[in-house]
Amino acid sequence: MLNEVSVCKIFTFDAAHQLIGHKGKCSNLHGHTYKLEVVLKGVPSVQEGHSDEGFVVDFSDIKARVQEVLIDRLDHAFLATGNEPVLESLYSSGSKVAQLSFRTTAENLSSYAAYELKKAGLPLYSVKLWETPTSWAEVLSEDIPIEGPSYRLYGGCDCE
Ligand SMILES: Nc1nc2c(c(=O)[nH]1)N=C([C@H](O)[C@H](O)COP(=O)(O)OP(=O)(O)OP(=O)(O)O)CN2
Ligand SMILES: [Zn+2]
Repeated sequence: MLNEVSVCKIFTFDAAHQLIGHKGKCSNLHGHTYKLEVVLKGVPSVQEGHSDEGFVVDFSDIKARVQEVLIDRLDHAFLATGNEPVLESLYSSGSKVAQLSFRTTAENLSSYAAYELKKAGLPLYSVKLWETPTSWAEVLSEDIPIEGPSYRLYGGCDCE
């Protein structure tokens, strides 16, 4: 039997956010150059003579898909929970806002990224999101429930 192999493609995007209620400096509106490591896992193709022979997924196809599913939405956007005072003026001035509706921590953003990539049909193994050069959060695909990540949605109900 052929063995599985992991492949990784790395992306960066720039975005702003604000952690309302944070005890420190992250309660201010600020930005990051996020780094996203997308790891896919599978058995390399054995289609003889095919463009994809020996590939789990062509790196260029991973790039196009992740760009479409995630990066285009998040890059140069304000990552919004929904409770930020600045939101109204961003909307009225036509600034780019990604209305995520969860607290935009590295943990929640990595879970969101993993869920979206799984939904897009990629054979996802894990996602690691670097928020700063010294801080990251990682989530394994197998830990994302079918119904979606378990973060609290802003405006939603915490009750069961
Ligand atoms: N567990 C988490 N803690 C913090 C998060 C987070 O998403 N998850 N986010 C923040 C801030 O948004 C921001 O990223 C600050 O992080 P921090 O690592 O403290 O940033 P620094 O610029 O101080 O990084 P250094 O490399 O240590 O200079 C806060 N906490
Ligand atoms: Zn931050």
